[in-house]
Amino acid sequence: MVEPGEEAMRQLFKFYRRRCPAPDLGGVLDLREAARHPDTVYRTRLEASALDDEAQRVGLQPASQWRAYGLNGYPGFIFIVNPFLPSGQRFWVRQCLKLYPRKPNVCNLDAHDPQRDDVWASGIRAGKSPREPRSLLEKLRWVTLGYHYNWDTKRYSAHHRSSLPVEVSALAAILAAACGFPTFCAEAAILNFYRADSALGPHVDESELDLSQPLVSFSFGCSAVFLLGGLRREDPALPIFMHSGDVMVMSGESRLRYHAVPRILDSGGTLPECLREPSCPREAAGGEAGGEAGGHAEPDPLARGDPGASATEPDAVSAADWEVCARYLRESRVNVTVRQVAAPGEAVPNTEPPPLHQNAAAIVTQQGGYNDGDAHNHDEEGHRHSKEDTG
Ligand SMILES: O=C(O)CCC(=O)C(=O)O
Ligand SMILES: [Fe+2]
Repeated sequence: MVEPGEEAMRQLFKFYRRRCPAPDLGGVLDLREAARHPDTVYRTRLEASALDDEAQRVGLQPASQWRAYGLNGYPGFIFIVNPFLPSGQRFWVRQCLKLYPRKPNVCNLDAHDPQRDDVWASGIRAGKSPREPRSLLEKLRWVTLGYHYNWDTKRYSAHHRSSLPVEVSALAAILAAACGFPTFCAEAAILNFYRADSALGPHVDESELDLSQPLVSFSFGCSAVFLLGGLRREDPALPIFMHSGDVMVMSGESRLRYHAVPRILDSGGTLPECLREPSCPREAAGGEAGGEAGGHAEPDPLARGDPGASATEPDAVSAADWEVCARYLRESRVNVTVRQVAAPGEAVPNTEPPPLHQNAAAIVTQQGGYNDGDAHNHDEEGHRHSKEDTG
């Protein structure tokens, strides 16, 4: 029921966000059961077979095996049902939790503690005593890579940029190329770290200068309800499950659609087997493994750009690293949304980011989206993060 004055998207957001009583998820589209929705969903062909070798290097199954879908009435929206290898999912989770929060990348913890320690080293609390403060890793809400998105100005600046990890660029390029964007050049990424109570409010991603290139988004961990809205805030939205490993590409007419993540689901029913185990036993198929006991501390040949290195190497993720990741994922979801900021030859303006103390105003209410001051609603209240937000 849409109350007068309240948009359909916001109504649906509240419905799926509700705790008591928990919402009925029967109306959420599950693209793993696409065949049950012939009116809504169609299978789409990808331009993928040439990418098989490269795909495996970044933790993907051979591209010829991916299942991709489009949605009737949503041109430019492409959903790829988890194309990752099990070891690939573990690799990406470890990258997101251990490596990407490191400086010079920017995260929500920076404003409060510019000297912040290694977020990864803070670990996960053993117990859940409310008296024990949350660790940095538990307070992590977002990380920016490449051109660092400025949450206040909602712009990217040529002056505020660090290098994008090569494996992020490679993965996004493969996914984009498969979806018909062979020239996609990853230049920025926002990583969203959702805990069980987190949400991301309705917003449009329109800060990029070149909107002809897609958003390439992938997620790991607990499943989520994703709302795919229209071009206007008041348009109705389609609720879709996003499970671990699922990829969304928003392009063309769908590039500027409103979207939101009102709910993270309980890991009980939603965390895939390959992300559950406390260590990474050798996988049955393909002879891969995520790590052996006593794995080395910094095994990042792929991140270093070593030729021939692969995310699916047996020791890509050590058992010790995986233990932290698996504990984190029990009540978390990690999303990575990769963006091309500017067209080739187009200059990103040199606007210095404002001093951090000006950012306090960015914590606002649930009303709104990227374009009116809200957007990355991410905490228990559904509020948007600002640079100063420790979650
Ligand atoms: O978490 C998601 O699936 C969506 C993230 C998103 O919309 C964004 O980062 O702009
Ligand atoms: Fe978004």
